[in-house]
Amino acid sequence: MISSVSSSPRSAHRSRPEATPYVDLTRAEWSALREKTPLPLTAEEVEKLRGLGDVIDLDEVRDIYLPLSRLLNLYVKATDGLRGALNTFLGEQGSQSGTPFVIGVAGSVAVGKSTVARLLQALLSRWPEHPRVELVTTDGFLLPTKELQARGLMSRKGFPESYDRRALTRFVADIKAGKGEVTAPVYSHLIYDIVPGKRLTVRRPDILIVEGLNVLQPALPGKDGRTRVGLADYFDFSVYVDARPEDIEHWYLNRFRKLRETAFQNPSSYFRKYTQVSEEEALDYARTMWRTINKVNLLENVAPTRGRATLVLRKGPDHKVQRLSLRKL
Ligand SMILES: Nc1ncnc2c1ncn2[C@@H]1O[C@H](COP(=O)(O)OP(=O)(O)O)[C@@H](O)[C@H]1O
Ligand SMILES: CC(C)(COP(=O)(O)O)[C@@H](O)C(=O)NCCC(=O)O
Repeated sequence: MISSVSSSPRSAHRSRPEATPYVDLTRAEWSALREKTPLPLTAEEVEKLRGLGDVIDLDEVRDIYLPLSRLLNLYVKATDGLRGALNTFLGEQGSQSGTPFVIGVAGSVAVGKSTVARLLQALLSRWPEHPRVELVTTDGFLLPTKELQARGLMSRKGFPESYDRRALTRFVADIKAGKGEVTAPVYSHLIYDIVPGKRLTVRRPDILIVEGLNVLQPALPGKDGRTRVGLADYFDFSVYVDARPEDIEHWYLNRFRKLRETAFQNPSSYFRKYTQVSEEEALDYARTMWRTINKVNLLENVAPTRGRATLVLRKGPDHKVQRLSLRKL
């Protein structure tokens, strides 16, 4: 049975459980919804997903991400209907067409945000109502290394203050406003910096997925103390990818170990020095990065935004989603 309330052990009113804006579902309850999902995956599509280069268990795709793509498809259509109602109300004064549906994907470094976002992009683009799905990561809005150094922020990379948050919000606002071509800077994990002169261009997608650590952060108040419009105000739906910090640390170290054998070997790689030392030494460095930067950011800035998401995916140690909380109010 799907429970729509969670009981509070602290509550004095045992018979009156505390209301929550979320409906909590187990993996089994969620995956049962798959039966109602049209568009099962074809063999060809399964091959295409494999070609994305991620380690994705196909049962996981069928049980978790396929029903999610169906839910999102329903949201896109319902949101279109609402916009139609607004256009009717406003008449010529403010009516707008072709507004993309914007999805935010949040969570810690190494929790699997990029994998979830790429999977959603592939699954959502199969629907005839929204074939053009663009994915952008917020790392393009990190301040360049020179600027981070000047501000003493090199060991705060990924913290909210290490981004040009205004430019990021403006970028999404412009896409949402239906601008024909919107560009963003590009970050390279190879050089660990913004690539000088390189831009990516987004052209009127049906759906925009914005993936990053801090996408659910509330906006900072303006200098006059007034509330500003923040990035998350442009989201039509958001997903928070959640897991135990100990599991995420394990995934972070595993990814570092794999990258040391592959991408770090490139002579231009910022991390090439870790291919020249023993694996143990390299992993000690990665562990320090995790404990002093990424874990601190997770606990101080990222996890506190979980309660703002429309959907929370809670992963177990094997990356499989065990529980889901979907906002119903
Ligand atoms: N569903 C999954 N199954 C197996 N491994 C996964 C899954 N999702 C992510 N991973 C692995 O976990 C690590 C972190 O995932 P990634 O998507 O790069 O995280 P993020 O974008 O949050 O930093 C990577 O090594 C990735 O291959
Ligand atoms: C580039 C990142 C800040 C993540 O950026 P995001 O796309 O989430 O904005 C992160 O992956 C990173 O490099 N953190 C710095 C510490 C480290 O190298 O682990």
